[in-house]
Amino acid sequence: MMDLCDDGKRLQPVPLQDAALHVATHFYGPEESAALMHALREEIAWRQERILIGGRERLQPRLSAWYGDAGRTYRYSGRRFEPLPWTPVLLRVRADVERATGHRYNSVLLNLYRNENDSVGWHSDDEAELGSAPAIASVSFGETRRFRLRHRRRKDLDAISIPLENGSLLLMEGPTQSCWRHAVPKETQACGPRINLTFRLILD
Ligand SMILES: O=C(O)CCC(=O)C(=O)O
Ligand SMILES: [Fe+2]
Repeated sequence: MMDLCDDGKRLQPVPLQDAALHVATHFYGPEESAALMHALREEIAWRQERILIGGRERLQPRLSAWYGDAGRTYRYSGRRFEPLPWTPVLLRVRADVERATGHRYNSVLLNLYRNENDSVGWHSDDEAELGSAPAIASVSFGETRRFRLRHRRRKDLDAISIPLENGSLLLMEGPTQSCWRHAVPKETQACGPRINLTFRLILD
């Protein structure tokens, strides 16, 4: 029987070949999401990082921050990031996400998309320190943005688009990173800010 109480709080499967995806569209309700978004905007040490793309230094088209257990260094786009220590808000969201996903996480990458011109290009979260089939839990607040997925080899499969709403939780597991790339493209319509947190487990 359909659960009439399920208003998007629980993870539901998203059918996709060579992937394991679940989404809870309203993991957090609107009031809680607004409070968490506000706290994160204020408390996180947001930076616009310089990264190397094809040997050339560029500014990332978004703000970001890296928090986690001490010593869990993360390498990304030719740079090394040392994590900042967990804040109470991040620990609270991590506890909620660990309970809902059944996985543990020791670090979180945060992105702040200031408006429609901020984006993240096509990539997989396939850094060696995440292991071969990482579980990555992604929480979004603020403006709904399109999370695009494109298969790395199967050109016959269409790209898909998952709108990640305020308060949503997306869980990517299994072959998702080894078989698919993802991106959050710029939007043509003006839009407000969005914060995304991706919880990860950096292995020894
Ligand atoms: O903002 C998002 O939804 C995705 C961010 C992302 O792919 C990443 O941080 O690796
Ligand atoms: Fe990613």
